[in-house]
Amino acid sequence: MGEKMLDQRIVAPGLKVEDVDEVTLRPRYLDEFIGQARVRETLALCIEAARRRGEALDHVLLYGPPGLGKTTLAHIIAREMGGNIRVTSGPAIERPGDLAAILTNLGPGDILFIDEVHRLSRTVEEILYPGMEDFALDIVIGKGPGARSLRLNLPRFTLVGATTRAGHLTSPLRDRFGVVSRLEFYSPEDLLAIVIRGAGIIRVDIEPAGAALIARRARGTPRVANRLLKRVRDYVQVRAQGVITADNAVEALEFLGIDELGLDNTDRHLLAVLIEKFGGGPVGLDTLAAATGEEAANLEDVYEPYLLQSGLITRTSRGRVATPLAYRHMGSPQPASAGQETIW
Ligand SMILES: Nc1ncnc2c1ncn2[C@@H]1O[C@H](COP(=O)(O)OP(=O)(O)OP(=O)(O)O)[C@@H](O)[C@H]1O
Repeated sequence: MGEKMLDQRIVAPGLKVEDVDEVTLRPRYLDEFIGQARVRETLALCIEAARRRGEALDHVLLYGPPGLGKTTLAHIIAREMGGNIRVTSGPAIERPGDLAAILTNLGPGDILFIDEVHRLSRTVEEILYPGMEDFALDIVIGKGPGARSLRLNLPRFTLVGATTRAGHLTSPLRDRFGVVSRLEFYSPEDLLAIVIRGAGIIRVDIEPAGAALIARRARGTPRVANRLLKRVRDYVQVRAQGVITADNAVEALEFLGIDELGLDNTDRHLLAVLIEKFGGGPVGLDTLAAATGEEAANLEDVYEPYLLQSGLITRTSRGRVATPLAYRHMGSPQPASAGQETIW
């Protein structure tokens, strides 16, 4: 059920079928990439240094919530370094042989992008360690007493790993990344620039106030900003004169069920359950998941980061708690004791 609901949500930060054309919206070079100043500066410096030395870039780990630009950055790194990119993901590499085939097909300076890198199996990870460290692949030939180990040299490549869950990475893997960068939610100003840029690419007329409105409701996430822009464009093309203004953007977003904080019905349902069923919490993740019919992992990875970021809930040692802002937003009166942790 969780997956299905997730897929239907306009504000889901993960990739959806309707995002097929997002490739055209992807910034291609580092200086087209908006926001994430620290990540950009770090990468620019490392790329420049590696280029001057004529070497492959150090392995890069990008982590943070979905839809913030990890895949985009991996492609940018490849373009800036002048290498090819090979894209795969942790769950797609099932056996050590799958990874061996990928590694032996890389050329010097190529980028290997592994999304959801925390989902690599241990046996696959073990092949990756010498690959990352010594650019070598250890292969065992034969079985039993006659087995021999053979070491193949690999070209110097750069692994770019992406994960939404840095805490789930094993420490030997994490330690082998030279550059570790965390992507943050985007500010409304950065999202405004992203919406205006996107509107130019998809050729839609937008007034600055209309763009600012979409940016404010985009949950700090470029993928959501682009998606809202396209949905608002559709609405405005059919119901208005084709130009996005603040007024028709509000109308369109309300039509889509997205409120002024960027919350949709699922978020509001979650807050309502937390407030009405559990007195504002604290309530454990699993209990909340059962009460809302969502999977605990979805709550934690997909819904919660933005609710936490916008100050609607907090996480305490005893569970999730609705904040006064959540009560105000939901129009519920806050009981004096609500959401407070009992101190024993
Ligand atoms: N800094 C940015 N400037 C402009 N557009 C951006 C930026 N970052 C991301 N985008 C847009 O958001 C879309 C989603 O980004 P991307 O696919 O790189 O996210 P991601 O973090 O890899 O997500 P996931 O982990 O879910 O794949 C991109 O296609 C691009 O259009």
